[in-house]
Amino acid sequence: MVGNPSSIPLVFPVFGKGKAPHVTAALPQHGFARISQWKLIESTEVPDAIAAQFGLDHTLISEEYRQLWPYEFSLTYTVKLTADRLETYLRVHNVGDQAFDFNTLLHTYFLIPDASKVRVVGLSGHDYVDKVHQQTPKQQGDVIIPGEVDSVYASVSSPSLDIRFGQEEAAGGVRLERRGVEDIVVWNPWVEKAAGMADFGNEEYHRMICVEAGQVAEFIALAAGGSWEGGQVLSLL
Ligand SMILES: O=P(O)(O)OC[C@H]1O[C@H](O)[C@H](O)[C@@H](O)[C@@H]1O
Repeated sequence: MVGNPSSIPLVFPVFGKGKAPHVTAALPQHGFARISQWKLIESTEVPDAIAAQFGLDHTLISEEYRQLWPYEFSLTYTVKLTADRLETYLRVHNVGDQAFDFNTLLHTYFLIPDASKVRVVGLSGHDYVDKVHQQTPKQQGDVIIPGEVDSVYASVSSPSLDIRFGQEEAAGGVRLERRGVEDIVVWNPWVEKAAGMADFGNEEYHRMICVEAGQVAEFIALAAGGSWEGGQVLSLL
């Protein structure tokens, strides 16, 4: 699945469409990780918690992607779930003898009661790239969804954000804590863009928001043999 409420497609090794002359230019939007077949490494169940690890490496992606992005890599995706908490971490390991650089993002889709009432708390005062209006304004107050939103907040200082489902405390929500990743993307395609997306129902935009933690403003450079890890912790408010 590329992305539907509620899921977390993994963006790697490029966010959006790569730009020439960067090596990712010919890759599909958001890279190949979300459209490749991962393998289950292990799963464990203990009382009140379940955890699983999945792997993807250069031997598991298609020949086409291997040629377009000719690096030897190993990704390990770890998921831990309890009744009120979901932790997801991605480890990127350069197992080859050539350096590479990459973007990555946990493209989290939250299924919410009403997109017109949701607010993302914790980004006020931050500069951001408004990809819809091609502007770089400063966030004033909470992020709301008045229409199509596609905003990139680079190097966010607040370690956690609250996705509140409404004004009142009782409306509930989710806390997103970043772990080793700096950037946040907020996205809702709204009417027209949703209608043009094959894997997205025309009315789904009413009940979703993507709040995506990752490293997308700049590529991360990974030397031969190096590794990197980042992730997020989601908990109920
Ligand atoms: O339609 P997709 O390839 O899944 O991308 C969905 C969205 O992902 C991110 O949020 C980007 O910032 C958006 O520009 C993009 O439209």
